[in-house]
Amino acid sequence: MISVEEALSRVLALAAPPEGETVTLDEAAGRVLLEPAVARLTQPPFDSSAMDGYALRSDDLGGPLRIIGESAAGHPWRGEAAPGTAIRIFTGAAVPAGYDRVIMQEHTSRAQDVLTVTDPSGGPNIRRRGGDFTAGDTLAPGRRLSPADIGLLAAMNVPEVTVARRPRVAILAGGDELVRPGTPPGEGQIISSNDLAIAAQVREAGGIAQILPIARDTETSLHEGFEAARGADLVVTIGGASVGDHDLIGKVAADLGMERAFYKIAMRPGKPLLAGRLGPGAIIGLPGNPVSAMVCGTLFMQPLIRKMQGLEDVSAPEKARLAVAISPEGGRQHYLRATLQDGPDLPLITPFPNQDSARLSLMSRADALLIRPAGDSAREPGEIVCFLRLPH
Ligand SMILES: Nc1nc2c(c(=O)[nH]1)N[C@H]1C(S)=C(S)[C@@H](COP(=O)(O)OP(=O)(O)OC[C@H]3O[C@@H](n4cnc5c(N)ncnc54)[C@H](O)[C@@H]3O)O[C@H]1N2
Ligand code: MOO
Repeated sequence: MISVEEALSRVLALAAPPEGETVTLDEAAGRVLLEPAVARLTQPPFDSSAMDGYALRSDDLGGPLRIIGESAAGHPWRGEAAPGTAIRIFTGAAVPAGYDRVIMQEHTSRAQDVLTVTDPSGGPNIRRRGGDFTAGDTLAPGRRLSPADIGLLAAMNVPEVTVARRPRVAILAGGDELVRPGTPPGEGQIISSNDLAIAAQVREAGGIAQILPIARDTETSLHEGFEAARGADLVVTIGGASVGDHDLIGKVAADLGMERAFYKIAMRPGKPLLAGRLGPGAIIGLPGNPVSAMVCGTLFMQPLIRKMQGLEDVSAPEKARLAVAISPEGGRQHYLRATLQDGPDLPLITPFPNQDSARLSLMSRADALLIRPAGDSAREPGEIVCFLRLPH
């Protein structure tokens, strides 16, 4: 069995280079920018007022001032800033050359066209031309576009961007016991939860998830499932990965020409993970136990989907202090479902006493996966351990 680290590097090697597509800004949020976006203008394009009030010259602060004009957003004033004068000005309006200060109106008194400054404290209240960005400035590629990025790109007058095409991920759950949520299960049947959870992880990582009809435990049914997955960048199977008589994924995928990257890793949960190349795309075979499937989804599938979009941001483990004692570890690297609390220096981490890889209720409550190396010795409360934060 290979290590988790080795398995991850083999999984990431399955990613083809990202393909670009052009989208308008209203479709670009959450997408990964592939080419630099270049500002087409300078922002602000002119010195602009940060307040509603009066623009004047600092030299004239002491005396009464004659109000000779008005500058509003979209309606600049075109006169000259003569000594002893001020103009009425509004937030966002151009500050005419010569005036170097805007006094907010609450700090003035006005009688007809005569202005007196009652409180000269406070800054100039002028946003300088180019204070935000300058024409030619770039937003660098290799980032997932946030709502703030979309606003920035719009302000840069960039209406379209080149982003990575979202990987298409076909999800094939298999098992004679599985029925869809909402169906009353018959004897021996359970609800198929994994394909929906894994589809949600696919979308979280930026992929397009296609949930295929549930395959039955026959080679014919699995062949039909793989046929339906044709054209996907990644096929994710769930279940049927272990050694039982009905665990057929490895065989069927091999019959279809899968080039195996590995099968089985020294990890708990998730030992029977399978990965490889299948035609032009990739395949990951997740174990059927619901928690095992999700942990492998977090550790391997999501990083692969991100890499397919040009992101290599494998999440880094953080440090916490144990809140409880834990017993010695077995021969596989263990990812324990755990909760986090605030601690005096580091967070405090408490693994659930029961780590059964079928318990979705605990996975749903978990804040983190506590990482224990294979063969780790018993640990006492207060000792420092590593964990991966789970998204909430
Ligand atoms: N003799 C051995 N038995 C098992 C071993 C082993 O090494 N030797 N490994 C165990 C481990 S570890 C895991 S993990 C599981 C993985 O088994 P499979 O990938 O073959 O999964 P299944 O047998 O198909 O299902 C396991 C379990 O999960 C339920 N399941 C499956 N699909 C779904 C779904 N879409 N939604 C909800 N639940 C699902 C299924 O009903 C089973 O209860 O093998 C161990 N056995
Ligand atoms: O590895 Mo299994 O995934 O322990 O439940």
